[in-house]
Amino acid sequence: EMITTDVIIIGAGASGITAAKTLADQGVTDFVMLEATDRVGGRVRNADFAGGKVELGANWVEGVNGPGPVNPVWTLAQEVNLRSFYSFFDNGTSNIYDERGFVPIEEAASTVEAADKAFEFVGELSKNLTEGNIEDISQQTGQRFFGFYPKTAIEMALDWWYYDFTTAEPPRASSLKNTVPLPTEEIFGPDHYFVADPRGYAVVFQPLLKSYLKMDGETVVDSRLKLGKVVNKIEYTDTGVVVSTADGSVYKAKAAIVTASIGVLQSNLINFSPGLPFWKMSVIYQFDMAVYTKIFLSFPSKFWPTHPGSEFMLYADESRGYYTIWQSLDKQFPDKSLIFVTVTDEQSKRVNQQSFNDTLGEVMVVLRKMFGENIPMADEIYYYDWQSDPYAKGSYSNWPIGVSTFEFKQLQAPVGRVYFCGEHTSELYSGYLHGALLEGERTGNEVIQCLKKGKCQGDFAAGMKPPPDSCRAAMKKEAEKTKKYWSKQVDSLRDQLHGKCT
Ligand SMILES: Cc1cc2nc3c(=O)[nH]c(=O)nc-3n(C[C@H](O)[C@H](O)[C@H](O)COP(=O)(O)OP(=O)(O)OC[C@H]3O[C@@H](n4cnc5c(N)ncnc54)[C@H](O)[C@@H]3O)c2cc1C
Repeated sequence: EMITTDVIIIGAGASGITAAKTLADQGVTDFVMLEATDRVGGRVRNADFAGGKVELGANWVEGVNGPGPVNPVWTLAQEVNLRSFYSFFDNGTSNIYDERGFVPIEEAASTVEAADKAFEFVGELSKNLTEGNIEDISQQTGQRFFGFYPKTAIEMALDWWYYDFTTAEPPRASSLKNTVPLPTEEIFGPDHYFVADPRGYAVVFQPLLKSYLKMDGETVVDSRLKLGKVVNKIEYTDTGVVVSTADGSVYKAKAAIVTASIGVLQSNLINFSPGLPFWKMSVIYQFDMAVYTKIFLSFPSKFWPTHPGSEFMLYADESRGYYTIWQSLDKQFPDKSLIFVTVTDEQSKRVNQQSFNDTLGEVMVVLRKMFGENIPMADEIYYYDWQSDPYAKGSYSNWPIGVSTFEFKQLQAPVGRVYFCGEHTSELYSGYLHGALLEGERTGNEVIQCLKKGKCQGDFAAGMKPPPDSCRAAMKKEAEKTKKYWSKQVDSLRDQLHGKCT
């Protein structure tokens, strides 16, 4: 039996939820949402831990309190009265530990100052690159322009804190222009709020879901949302799609919106027929799916500092990224003794492959170095392996060096009547929950344009046209001029930040 509808939305995470809402708001109500798992929310998901609930995926509302537009996640958070806590990230660099224990602030001060200045420099450098229309470089290349070569354990910990803690990949892998300064902070504001709500962070989706789906209390009872439907085949043409699921169901529609993560698209879970064109697959393979893991620990009592400003603690190890960032959950869970440590990339993949017990052994060794031999043993440990989750295949995307803005447009672009969106297609906010929400809206509107006005290839077709030859010569001349201007700017900026400028 083939079910016919107008639009098929694949995935009921943040972007699927807003894509469907955008369609419904504009009168396209004949759609189905096919979700592989038995719940909505995707990478916003919590778990029981030590008698409370911890967030395994998205944890912060990122980018709050700016003078300009309000982060849409923050708006939803206010609407549902989400329980969240301001994160004092700035204090992290005052709480550095190494194998000898606490490193006195004076001892680390000059290293912290140099890392701060290098970070400030790469931010300015990135703006120069963008303004001058100069090609992208990696974060690490930017650091080298400043002369920042992290070698010592403390330098490496700071390097990890400034870069990997956000992008979940090392500076040598990440695009500078698209990650620093962070558009999320520049546009929505510098503040970040850590969510610890017994209802789960996913409660922010409730107002959206309620606006267009039939609900029984907090549960969706609308037959358009189909859970447990793993899409494994998408056949498409320029006029429609046929989507099949692993349980043998088949759906036919005028368009499909695929919100599966870039990690899922890189895997062969979904078979496209005909195969996606080279330009599309090439950028899908080139973009990065990073791995970020929070390792939660519960203790019989607290042995870490609990005074204000001690929430974030940096552990500097000889091995870069080895259990670097520790965060206590004293404010969030005052009656418990909970702490967690974050690992990314190779360290993340490593812990995902070993047992909880092996990881516990390693983190206890680190904690004993930080706080002394007499600390109690943890009585619970938990972390989630996002990389092995077949419907996530990693934590969130990171814009790698080597993907141009044009290629990024290819990542967003539809192929036939298949539209793509998710956090990974957000040009300004890739990786983030608000990026996913906004992309669902953008793509929903693109599909509306197609269904109602017959404009089915979005903005991309226009972007594909090469500039005329006359224009190219002028562009080249302009680029030479800006390159010269830019190299002078970099020299003076570097001098200023090194304090050499009179
Ligand atoms: C560990 C971690 C920490 C994070 N921290 C933050 C944070 O603090 N702040 C922040 O803003 N963001 C954070 N994020 C990122 C944020 O969670 C994501 O950007 C956002 O949730 C992605 O939404 P999405 O709709 O693009 O994708 P998803 O949430 O992945 O939704 C896609 C949906 O598609 C489904 N699906 C996949 N394949 C198929 C298939 N073949 N058939 C049917 N359904 C399918 C999936 O099950 C999923 O429900 C974090 C993510 C992780 C994992």
